[in-house]
Amino acid sequence: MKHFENIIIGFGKAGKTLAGSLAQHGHEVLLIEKDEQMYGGTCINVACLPTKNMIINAQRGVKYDQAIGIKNQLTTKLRNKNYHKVADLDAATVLNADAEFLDDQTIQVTDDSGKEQLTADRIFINTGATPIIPAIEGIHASKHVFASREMLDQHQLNQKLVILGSGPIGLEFASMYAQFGSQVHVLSSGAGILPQNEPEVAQMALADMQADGIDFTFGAKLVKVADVDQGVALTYLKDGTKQTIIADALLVATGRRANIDDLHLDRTTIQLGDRGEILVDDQLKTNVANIWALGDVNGGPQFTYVSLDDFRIVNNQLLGDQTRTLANRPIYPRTTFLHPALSSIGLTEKQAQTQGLNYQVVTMATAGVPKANVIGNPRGMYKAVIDHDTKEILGMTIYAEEAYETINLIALAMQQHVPATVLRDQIYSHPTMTEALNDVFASL
Ligand SMILES: Cc1cc2nc3c(=O)[nH]c(=O)nc-3n(C[C@H](O)[C@H](O)[C@H](O)COP(=O)(O)OP(=O)(O)OC[C@H]3O[C@@H](n4cnc5c(N)ncnc54)[C@H](O)[C@@H]3O)c2cc1C
Ligand SMILES: NC(=O)c1ccc[n+]([C@@H]2O[C@H](COP(=O)([O-])OP(=O)(O)OC[C@H]3O[C@@H](n4cnc5c(N)ncnc54)[C@H](O)[C@@H]3O)[C@@H](O)[C@H]2O)c1
Repeated sequence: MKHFENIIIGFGKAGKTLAGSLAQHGHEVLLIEKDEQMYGGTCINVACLPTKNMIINAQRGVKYDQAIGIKNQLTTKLRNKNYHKVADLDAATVLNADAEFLDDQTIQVTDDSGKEQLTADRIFINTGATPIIPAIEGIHASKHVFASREMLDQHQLNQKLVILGSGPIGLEFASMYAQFGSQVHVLSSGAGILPQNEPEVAQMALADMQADGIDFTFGAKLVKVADVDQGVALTYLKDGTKQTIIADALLVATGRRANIDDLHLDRTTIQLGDRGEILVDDQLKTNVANIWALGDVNGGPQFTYVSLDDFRIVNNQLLGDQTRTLANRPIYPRTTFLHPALSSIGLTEKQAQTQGLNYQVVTMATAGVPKANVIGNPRGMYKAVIDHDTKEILGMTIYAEEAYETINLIALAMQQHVPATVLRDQIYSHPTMTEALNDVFASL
């Protein structure tokens, strides 16, 4: 049985970054990835980067089939680069194999050459998440039902696309496909979109997507999927009435759960939560000594930058001063890449009110920002919740071009307790979207 100093299962953001760091510090690492097409993980191959590349190209008016080609070139380049970033390090080895546990200490890997048992001083699980496919009659039998990864492999544009779910995946794909020219209909069991954001801003984004031709049916329950000559027939219940729509394809975007499918954790004493996630403490240790879980698989917020921060916590434990934990993780934003993007951080007005805080609210229309007009997309608004006494930002929602950049400046200000009045008085280069902050905070 081969023994390693460190075994990492999964080539995700946390895993690959930890592999690089450990190997650069001279520690032996075996990184196991089951899918050669996933070297570098979900984000670069089938999620964040290909979708944002496709979204940008849709906004630029690039045709769908060309955009797919550009996306494939990008992911091939990134995958190769990511592979070599780990595999070329003297102390690191990348193994293309399926990993499973035989017990708390032993991992079995399976590849074309057979099976092998391995042990390690330390094991890190970074196996990501997998789509949740709801139990709906006919959903598994249909040839026209896809999750996001398979959808990104479709070489021809689906002219009529139904999307189940109105979370970030559902909305980003809806916005992107509508811009490529598809007729998009979103079916959601929810009551509206982006529930974690300021409701009037979410409402504005919804109205903009509807103006772009996207249909939404909320409170819908898909009950039957059946392939027909023209594509797929989707029968759903809305207010007790059954309706059927015919589409070329159904994208299922109803959430993602921890990917522990192949790991056989039932043979270990590793504890799971009720969503199937691997339970970890504040330092991302499982209940079994010397086994950690990082990224989506530990049930935390599903973002690449959170997986990267999981790496920081573990790296700091192993090679640093052991001060980093989940409890002192810096505040961070979230962005849904619509047209324009919608970014938010911290508290909404309602949350500040519920907490009994002494706050004030400032709002501004994006149309007042010169750069938004230069870009040609003045849709959107800014809303911030400010501590009345200290003028620190308690929360902010930005629905505007380049919101995903401006929100990072807000995150820094919040983390470092820089009052909004400082951002108000800052001299920004011009014309930029960040200079909007001069005006958003002008009334403070
Ligand atoms: C369509 C889409 C768009 C997204 N957009 C964004 C975005 O814009 N911004 C953002 O921050 N986040 C986004 N996310 C979320 C983000 O992709 C994930 O949070 C992130 O990739 C999780 O990374 P990870 O480190 O947990 O592992 P992953 O990158 O998921 O890596 C896990 C790896 O483990 C491998 N693996 C699994 N089981 C085994 C096994 N038994 N043996 C060996 N290998 C195994 C898998 O093949 C995979 O390569 C998006 C997600 C999706 C689906
Ligand atoms: N820009 C980004 O940062 C970005 C982009 C895409 C994905 N992601 C990450 O990926 C994760 C998964 O995204 P997601 O959109 O699949 O999940 P989600 O859990 O965020 O949203 C799921 C949506 O599906 C709806 N839904 C659930 N079951 C349903 C059913 N049976 N019928 C109809 N509607 C149903 C829910 O009401 C919700 O609107 C997110 O948590 C997010 O962190 C991030």
